[in-house]
Amino acid sequence: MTTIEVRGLTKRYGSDVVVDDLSFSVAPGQVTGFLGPNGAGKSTTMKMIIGLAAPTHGIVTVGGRRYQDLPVPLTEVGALLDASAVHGARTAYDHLLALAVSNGLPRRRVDEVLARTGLEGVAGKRAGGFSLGMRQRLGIAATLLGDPRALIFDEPVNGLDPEGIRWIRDFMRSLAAEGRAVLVSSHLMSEMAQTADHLVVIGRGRLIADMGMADLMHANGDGTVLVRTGEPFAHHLTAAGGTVRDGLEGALVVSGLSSTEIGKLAAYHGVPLSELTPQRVSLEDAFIELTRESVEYQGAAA
Ligand SMILES: Nc1ncnc2c1ncn2[C@@H]1O[C@H](COP(=O)(O)OP(=O)(O)OP(=O)(O)O)[C@@H](O)[C@H]1O
Repeated sequence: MTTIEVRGLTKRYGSDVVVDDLSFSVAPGQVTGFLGPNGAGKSTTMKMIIGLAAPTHGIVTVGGRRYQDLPVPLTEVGALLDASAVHGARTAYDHLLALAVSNGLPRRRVDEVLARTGLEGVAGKRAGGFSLGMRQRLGIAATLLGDPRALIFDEPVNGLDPEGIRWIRDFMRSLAAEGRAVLVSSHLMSEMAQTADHLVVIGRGRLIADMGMADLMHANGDGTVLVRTGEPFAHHLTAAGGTVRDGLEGALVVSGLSSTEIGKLAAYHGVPLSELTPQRVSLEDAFIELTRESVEYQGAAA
């Protein structure tokens, strides 16, 4: 069962179409990375999912219902869009208690989410004095108050140190492992590589890719092998079912055969190899390739 459904979503600001006929699903039990260059429309889409912006066209449902039709929204979907939106003079405990009470949630949830996010020790401290990492934890604690099945985080690791980034990544994964649907936005593919199971990539408000992480790697050239030899070898590779194209400096770029198969083939024909390297496309390269057009368009328009 899909938890968040986005169908034909469009948002116009004046004559600007910032989200353009976007459709995708966020499934339970996995982290869906929501990627796009700056200004692609990620935050606007997230705002529409939780009813903070009204779609010009299209529909978003959470657990089959529109946000405005959810009796207690916090129990269906938790969202962290801006971690700085905390009353600085309040303690972490009071901030969460105010949210719990105004949403009709039991007070015990406050202690539970403080424990879950490792904030018990600072519950009585004013949030205004928190580091960015602590503030993110507090924001995440708030999203969990209603124990929702769906969670949305907008650029949660922005500005964090490596330890903070690691903590957030592990936390996202643990939420998905509990069967929740987790949507996390970022403009950096490398951040998603270790977190997301599935990717939704947008550019200029439009869907560019909607696929599993492994499929994305594959679609962008993962699985080729770089081969170097001074001897004629391409015909043997082709005869064995491989596809060969010329790489840089006389190298052969082979697809359709594994490096093990190529090594055995070379040994069989007595062809000495000076290089045999499986190629892994970096996710960052794949992302830049996918979004190139939308970034160029923005550059030209600016
Ligand atoms: N309230 C608004 N009024 C007019 N334009 C807006 C409004 N909110 C966003 N935009 C524009 O919509 C476009 C998409 O913005 P959005 O913040 O959704 O992108 P994003 O993918 O989240 O980017 P970033 O990673 O930079 O936050 C931008 O060009 C932005 O200037």
